Amino acid sequence: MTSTWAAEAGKRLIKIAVPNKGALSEAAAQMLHEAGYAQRTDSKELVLLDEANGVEFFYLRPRDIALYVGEGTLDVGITGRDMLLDSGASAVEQLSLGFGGSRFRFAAPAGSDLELEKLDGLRLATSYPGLVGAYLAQRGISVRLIRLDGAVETAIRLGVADVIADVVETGTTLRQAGLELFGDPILQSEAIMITRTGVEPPRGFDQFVRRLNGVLVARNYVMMDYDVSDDHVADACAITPGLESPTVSPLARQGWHAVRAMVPRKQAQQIMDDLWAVGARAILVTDIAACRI
Ligand SMILES: Nc1ncnc2c1ncn2[C@@H]1O[C@H](COP(=O)(O)OP(=O)(O)OP(=O)(O)O)[C@@H](O)[C@H]1O
Ligand SMILES: O=P(O)(O)OC[C@H]1O[C@H](OP(=O)(O)OP(=O)(O)O)[C@H](O)[C@@H]1O
Ligand SMILES: [Mg+2]
Repeated sequence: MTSTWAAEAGKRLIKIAVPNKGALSEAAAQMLHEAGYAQRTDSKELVLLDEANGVEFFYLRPRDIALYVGEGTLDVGITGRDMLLDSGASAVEQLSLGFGGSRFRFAAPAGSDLELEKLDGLRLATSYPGLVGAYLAQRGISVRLIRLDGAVETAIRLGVADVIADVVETGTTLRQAGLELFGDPILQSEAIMITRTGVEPPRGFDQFVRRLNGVLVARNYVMMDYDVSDDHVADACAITPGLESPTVSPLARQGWHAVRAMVPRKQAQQIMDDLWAVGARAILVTDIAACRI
């Protein structure tokens, strides 16, 4: 089938950077696949053209993606919020993508009883010197930053640092290294979609955003259908207001209506209980395969 893209000859492809490996890579490719885009089948492929949808994907290290977008070499990127801030690139967050969630935290050997104010003069190891440096500078704290590529948690045991700042998801890596958190979280990070600062995104970008939003809504909402007697329609609709408004249709059976509304997936069970309590019956939940809201 010819897409609207192919039909409009002469429109330039949108160049999109996608993490080629690491914590965000698989989930990013899955999201793009659910949004209807072609994705590479071989993890060694570096570029993939999806001409029918007017896009070209470049598989790059997540740390480099903000740089390419900030320089204007690529139009759009998927990376981590922590990596965007660390890079200092001229790129802005357009949409958070709901995966790759983590916190960026300070840690020190268990029992050291450290606080932010005691960091002055200490050696701090991190793979995110831009992010940590800016955070500490804003608070007037001066440390010796030791920039490492990864496995930062080991730096203290090996004697090159006194404290670290790193990505924490479950906390397992920290615990296994005998470390504990201190200070407030520096940042709540997750996968985000970015574009170049101050530059109008290319034509067709809106369609890309709508598709990703469609995936997020389909993941986060379900469709709920139920029957309810006329005198309880108002109570039931108050429980399921939908995104705009629920659909209420008369049933063949006198005195009853059918109601249809989108509800947050995580609350679906509680909502069904609440509907039952106001007299709704035949309550059904179905997945949303795709949508444009
Ligand atoms: N365990 C994790 N859970 C959730 N997000 C994570 C985790 N580890 C890293 N991330 C996030 O994924 C993004 C990319 O990090 P990733 O670890 O994939 O890259 P890297 O450290 O440069 O590469 P690698 O670890 O492959 O050497 C960052 O935004 C980071 O916050
Ligand atoms: O809290 P956890 O669930 O243990 O996850 C956090 C760990 O995951 C990442 O490591 P990664 O595997 O990316 O290795 P790296 O440190 O070399 O980047 C991150 O740098 C932490 O070390
Ligand atoms: Mg890593």
